[in-house]
Amino acid sequence: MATDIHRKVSPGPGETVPDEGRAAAVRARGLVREFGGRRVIDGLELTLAPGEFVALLGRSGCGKSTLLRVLAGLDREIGGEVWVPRRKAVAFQAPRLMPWKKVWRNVLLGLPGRPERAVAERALAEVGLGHRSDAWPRTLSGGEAQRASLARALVREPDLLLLDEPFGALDALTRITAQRLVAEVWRQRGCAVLLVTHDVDEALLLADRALVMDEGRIAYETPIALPRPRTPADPGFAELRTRLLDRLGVAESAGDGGAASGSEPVAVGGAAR
Ligand SMILES: Nc1ncnc2c1ncn2[C@@H]1O[C@H](COP(=O)(O)OP(=O)(O)OP(=O)(O)O)[C@@H](O)[C@H]1O
Repeated sequence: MATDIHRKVSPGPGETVPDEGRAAAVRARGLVREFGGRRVIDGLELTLAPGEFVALLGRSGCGKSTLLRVLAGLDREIGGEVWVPRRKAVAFQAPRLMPWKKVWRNVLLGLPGRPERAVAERALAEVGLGHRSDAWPRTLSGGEAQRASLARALVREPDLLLLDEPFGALDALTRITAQRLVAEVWRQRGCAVLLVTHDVDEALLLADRALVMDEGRIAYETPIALPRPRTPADPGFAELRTRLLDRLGVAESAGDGGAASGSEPVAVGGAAR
């Protein structure tokens, strides 16, 4: 990964990026975001290492999507400082495909220059959607549309991939396939990933580290030092799940075995990196 491509989300005139910003895939210091005088993000500190996969958990409304939007550069009304790579991409829970453009044109949407169709085809093949390149978005299944959305993120060759509950609307089986796909893309590409999810098991299956956001800050974090590929049956998995659910203020029901988060006991994560 290039390390000299970071910039502030809200650069001031004549400002330069400090060395500490260059060494990370995300660096936020004292980040603040207010809506109508209410601080949704309140002095947040966050660092992601290049190539690190981090899951961001937290109660509904705690500010996860707001943070992601700031890191994506979609919201610049902030206080404090943020450095992110120039090459970053975001995929949301709703795939947000333009219905009047074929899938491959959607993938290239917003890319600078006049990228060739082959660029879209390569990304679509990477997500297993090469055969739907010429399709209209309305003919895609939910899982296919989500993969098209991921392809649209990947053509940006991101050093930082921001995922806002990308699997939230998928059925359990499609979700597992999509999780495996993201794990594989991350392994192959080596980009940093910040994944917003409500699903504790998903965080534990995929990430190097889990963060819990509360009161506008990162209130808790834990490394997930489990070998890949992972399953919920792995030693240490249940203990981490209990700890995270506890931090989220969710009681785990007896004999739950992961049902609280809807994941199935299958391996996710591909080979170890
Ligand atoms: N544009 C906005 N104007 C006013 N308030 C906003 C705006 N965007 C977000 N908020 C508020 O900020 C808070 C955090 O919202 P955000 O969407 O970041 O939460 P979240 O943690 O992603 O929630 P969820 O898990 O339910 O998706 C909420 O109270 C929300 O109402």
